[in-house]
Amino acid sequence: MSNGKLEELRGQLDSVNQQLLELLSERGRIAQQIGQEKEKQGVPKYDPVREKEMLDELVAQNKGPFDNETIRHLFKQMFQASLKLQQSDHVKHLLVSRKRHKEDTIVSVGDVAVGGKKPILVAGPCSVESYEQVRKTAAMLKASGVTVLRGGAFKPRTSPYDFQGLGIEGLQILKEVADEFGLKTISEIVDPAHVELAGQYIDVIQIGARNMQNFELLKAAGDVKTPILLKRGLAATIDEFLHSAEYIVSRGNTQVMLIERGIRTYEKATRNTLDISAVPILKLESHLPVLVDVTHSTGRKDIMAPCAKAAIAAGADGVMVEVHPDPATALSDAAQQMNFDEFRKFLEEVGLSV
Ligand SMILES: O=C(O)C(=O)C[C@]1(C(=O)O)C=C[C@@H](O)C=C1
Repeated sequence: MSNGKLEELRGQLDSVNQQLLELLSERGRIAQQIGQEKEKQGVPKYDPVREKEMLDELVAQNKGPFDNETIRHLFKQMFQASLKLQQSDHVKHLLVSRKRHKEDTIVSVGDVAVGGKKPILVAGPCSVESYEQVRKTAAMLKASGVTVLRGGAFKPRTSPYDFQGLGIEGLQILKEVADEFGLKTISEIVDPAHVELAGQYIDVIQIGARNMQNFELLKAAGDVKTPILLKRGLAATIDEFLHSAEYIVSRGNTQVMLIERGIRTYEKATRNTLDISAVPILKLESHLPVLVDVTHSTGRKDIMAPCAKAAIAAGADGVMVEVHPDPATALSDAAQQMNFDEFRKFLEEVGLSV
């Protein structure tokens, strides 16, 4: 082929590329409008039936030179790109999205600011077992400078035969001890009927991983003013996590903190896989404070300090760990809770000035 001919054909391709680009952009804009319409109607964005119909129609009209498989592949790519456009447009509209609210949300837990410049440390036993156990822990935490005490009173356990928690009595113990030492408290609530009542006893309501998509609980949490600590579900995507937070914020409770607690993968070396990349992604996508639960994500005391350091380095606004006066006798998660000496060592190693 002479050089002149090659140039001419390339010129033709350049012009087709231009037309394709214009058509693709036009297609993208229409897909965006379809996405907005679907949003209004509450219809799912992904529509495999519609995609199949379009592909079948295109293949039926295909006269070559591309074979049918190639045509299917090329158009499928376009559908996926359009779907992505629809979804990212949607995320832009979420109240929890940074696109809606540029500045970091700072959640005030009494005089403790979460989401400010200084990362916080939340510590305490997995379960509230007795007044003495909580009091001993609180005294040690106070002496170490920790301001937020955690303790589970309602325990959603895998087995119904495992310790289920002390319930309201556990919340009362937390309040009594926290009042004595001037600490703030976090505890999980599992029943929408307890959400309002919980505000009388604790400073932050935790919604646990297993309840991240318990929508009635999320709605109840959105109807109160108590700050909420929302845990990422065991197998929840970041998008699902943010949508759960949206349930709360959209009902008026803007005081929401997110906490990464490890996700379920094939890896057995840790209890769950700490998704450290979720921290910067959540910070980019959302204005809500992001914490990391290093105890549940790793389930291993020997790597808790490096994981906590990684969390802070990745931009986390806080770290949560479990500590128990006598982990060997703990009624839940005995293996992963630190004793007091281990906790003090952890604090020193992580260098969190609490
Ligand atoms: O037709 C629709 O319902 C669309 O949302 C558009 C579109 C497309 O790009 O063609 C995008 C995503 C759906 O999975 C199906 C099709």
